[in-house]
Amino acid sequence: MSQQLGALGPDQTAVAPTRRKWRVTRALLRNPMAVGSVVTLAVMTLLCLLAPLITGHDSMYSSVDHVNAPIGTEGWLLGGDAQGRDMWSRLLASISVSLTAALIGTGVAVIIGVVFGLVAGYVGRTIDSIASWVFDLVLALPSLLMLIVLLPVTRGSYQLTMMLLGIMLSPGVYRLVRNMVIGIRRELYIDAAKVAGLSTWRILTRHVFFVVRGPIVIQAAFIATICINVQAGLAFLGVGANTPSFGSMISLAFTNLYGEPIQLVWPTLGLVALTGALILFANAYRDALAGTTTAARRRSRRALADVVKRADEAAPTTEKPTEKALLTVRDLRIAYPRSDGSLNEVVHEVSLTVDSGEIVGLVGESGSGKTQTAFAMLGLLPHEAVVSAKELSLGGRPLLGLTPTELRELRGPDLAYIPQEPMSNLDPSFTVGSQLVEPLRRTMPRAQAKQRVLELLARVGIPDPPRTFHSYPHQISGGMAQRVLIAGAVATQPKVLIADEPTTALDVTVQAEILDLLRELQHELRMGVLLVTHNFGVVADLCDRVVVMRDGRDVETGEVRQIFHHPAHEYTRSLIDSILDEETVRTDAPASRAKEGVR
Ligand SMILES: Nc1ncnc2c1ncn2[C@@H]1O[C@H](COP(=O)(O)OP(=O)(O)OP(=O)(O)O)[C@@H](O)[C@H]1O
Repeated sequence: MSQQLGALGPDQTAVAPTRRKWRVTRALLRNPMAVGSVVTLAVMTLLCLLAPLITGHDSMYSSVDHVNAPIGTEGWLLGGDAQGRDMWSRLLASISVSLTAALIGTGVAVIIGVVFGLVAGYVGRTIDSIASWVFDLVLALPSLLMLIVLLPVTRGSYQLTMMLLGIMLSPGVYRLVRNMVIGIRRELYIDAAKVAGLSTWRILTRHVFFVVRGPIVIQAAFIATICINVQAGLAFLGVGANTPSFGSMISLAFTNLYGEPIQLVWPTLGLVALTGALILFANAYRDALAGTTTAARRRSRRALADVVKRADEAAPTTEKPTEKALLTVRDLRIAYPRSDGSLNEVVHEVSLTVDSGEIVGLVGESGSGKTQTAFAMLGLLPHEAVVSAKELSLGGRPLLGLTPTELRELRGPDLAYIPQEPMSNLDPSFTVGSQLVEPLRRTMPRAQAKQRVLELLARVGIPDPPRTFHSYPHQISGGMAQRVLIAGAVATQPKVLIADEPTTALDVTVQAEILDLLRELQHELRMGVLLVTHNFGVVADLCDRVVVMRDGRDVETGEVRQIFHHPAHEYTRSLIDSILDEETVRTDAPASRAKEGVR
């Protein structure tokens, strides 16, 4: 039986822009909430456009004979209000006013917020300071009070009022866009676009706006509901009394509440349907952007349960976990939900063991599933990952289904990790020393923890431990950062150490030193080590056993020596062949000379 089905959440898989656009549209079409809200909005808009044809009277026309006329009176579909006006035509006119109010208010807020947010976030410096100061000032103004105070200026025109409201709501859009732009302006693809000679305008509109447009749509839908409600609220208070509006309809219905309570129902229904549709659409759009909906999540869970059940039935296992295996993985599967609820399995039935005191290499080309497998053991997979295994245990203790607290207790004393990118795994806001002392504080006093960290820094070959202790990550080199992380990983003398390509980000000489250090520490502490790498040379240098992965499967497992001499799988052979033979002397001419030769 599988031990656990992982939790599901938004799928953040990166996909090409066009495919992503269609994925969002498809996800919207499959979501009843999105379809329902769009249909509601479309029907309301259509009714407004057809109002002159489907209503018998102008919304302002009043007939004494039709004061409080009952529903179904000929030519007065919903009857008459307390002033003898056609409720049906007033309802449609109110929808039209609300939609116009939403369009004006949202349009102004979005245009101002997006333009200034893009420019301030991208250009930064003085423009950012001035714009942020102005928008903070606008944000501090009490919007509703300002709209009432400015009535002499707007003269009750709801269009002008909504323009002012749009200005007052623009800081929300500005902040959203600015913060997102600041987050992406240092991305490498933005630098690449600059180097490719794209103008700032083109970068902003093509690359930056593309990323922020989704959240803007969601924010715009919420702003539209605010505009509709504010317009109705002001009309309820009597502002712009000549304009048909949900607010004025509700206000009049209140005066007639006991005589004709039904008159309150129509505008309330209209207001709720309009704002409800906008909010539901925003939620559905957010789900579609995130790539999954509740229904899709349910479908994914069912799909995985089926897959696991079929696998269990088809191949009842007779394999028993090795007695002495410290870390055991049996038939590990990892999948991610697609937006339609089906599962994309990226790791298929991978099995491996790591014994105490041995180094096992997990080798394979990029994308073969090595990191996913390692992260499953560490409990570091994203929460949308769907994980199952016949066994995933450390020292006999199951690793799947642990609570965050149980996982925290396990990491450190039992299981430690050395990441691929040393620099991005150190927090730039804290000194190296404080980051290393913190985990040790659980088991020893601060002074002792500091002493231990200084010893560890010396042990991993840091030349001046006190100085490095007080340095910030940007003040040390990549090689030193990796030594620091190794010191942190072995500080608690873990039983198993998982090292994910620990030398990839380092230059060749430092790589060799780090591998030597790992070998020494493993020997000293008798740890089991799982070394994730794409380099068979590293495996040959360091490992006792190796598991070869390809396309999410373990294609070959065995002793390193055995596999080097007799690789059973073609893929393993090609990986071994790809090790650079240092004895090989180059015989072809360098490209520059070859060019000369051509001339
Ligand atoms: N959050 C995710 N959602 C969907 N698929 C994912 C996710 N994370 C990883 N994958 C997929 O899982 C597969 C295995 O990725 P993994 O990072 O384990 O490969 P790897 O062998 O470690 O490669 P590398 O050496 O480049 O790090 C890839 O195809 C990747 O696209």
